[in-house]
Amino acid sequence: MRPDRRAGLGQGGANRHPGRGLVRSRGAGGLSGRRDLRRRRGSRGGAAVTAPVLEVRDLTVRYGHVTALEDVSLTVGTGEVVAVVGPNGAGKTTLLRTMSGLVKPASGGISIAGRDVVGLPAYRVARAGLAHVPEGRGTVAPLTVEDNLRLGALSENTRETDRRIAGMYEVFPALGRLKRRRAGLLSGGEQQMLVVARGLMSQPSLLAIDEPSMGLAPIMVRELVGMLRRAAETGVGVLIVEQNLALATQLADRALILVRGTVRASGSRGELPADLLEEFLA
Ligand SMILES: Nc1ncnc2c1ncn2[C@@H]1O[C@H](COP(=O)(O)OP(=O)(O)OP(=O)(O)O)[C@@H](O)[C@H]1O
Repeated sequence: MRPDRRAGLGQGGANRHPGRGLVRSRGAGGLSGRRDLRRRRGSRGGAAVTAPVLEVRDLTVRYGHVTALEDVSLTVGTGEVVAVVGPNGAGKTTLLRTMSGLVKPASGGISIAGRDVVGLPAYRVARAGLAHVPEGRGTVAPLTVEDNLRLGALSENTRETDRRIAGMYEVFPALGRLKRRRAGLLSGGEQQMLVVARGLMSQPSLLAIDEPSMGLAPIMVRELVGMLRRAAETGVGVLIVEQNLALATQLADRALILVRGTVRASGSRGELPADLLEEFLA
């Protein structure tokens, strides 16, 4: 286990499955962030180097006198899944809300797809390449599955949106079968799949999800692992914040343990044995 911050450089899962799934169905519109990343890939000692899709540097966030995050640093690479694990009040939601531009940090930096986003309003952070799926899912209940997906496209171009929807049905065939069903009638797991797909509709560089396993039965948690892996295989970086250790360690390439606003440990599945994680979360 590596002690503390600068949790890896996110090269491990970079671009392992180019050309698969969504990538195949992409039109001219929304891939610019990722194309830029590929252009920036260079050579360091002969190995391919990919710029991270997320870089958080020494981030400190305060709510009045409460310090919610202190000097937190992390990276997520292209196609990599990183989990931030921590008990209640650790600062997990604050991290996502700060990345999204909903909370202003006291200090530190956040780059998405190489662009500094601190100080930008949430809609511009979304355009820079972040899709934030907040806790509680938030589908639009009276709309069909397909119309919920349409909302996520952030695009006026109907043909392009239709292409992306078709790509989603390739990656998540269950959504294709449910496309005319109202979102409010879906099960918890189906809704979770819908919000993940809706996040991907904007063709983000990074999908950030708050507590994706909340309220899901164990069998649906297993489904969720597969679903988020498929999302990563499309080339998107995935950041999840979780209290569910089993999910975090199964799913993520790397996990960070956040306790009272600071990163206590980080590492890959093998480097973070469950009993040690339990100790941090006790
Ligand atoms: N708007 C706010 N004003 C004041 N304090 C806040 C605010 N939001 C969060 N906090 C405090 O900041 C700390 C981090 O909260 P945060 O919600 O980010 O933690 P969390 O890890 O997401 O917790 P949980 O798993 O319970 O959702 C907590 O001490 C919390 O009480």
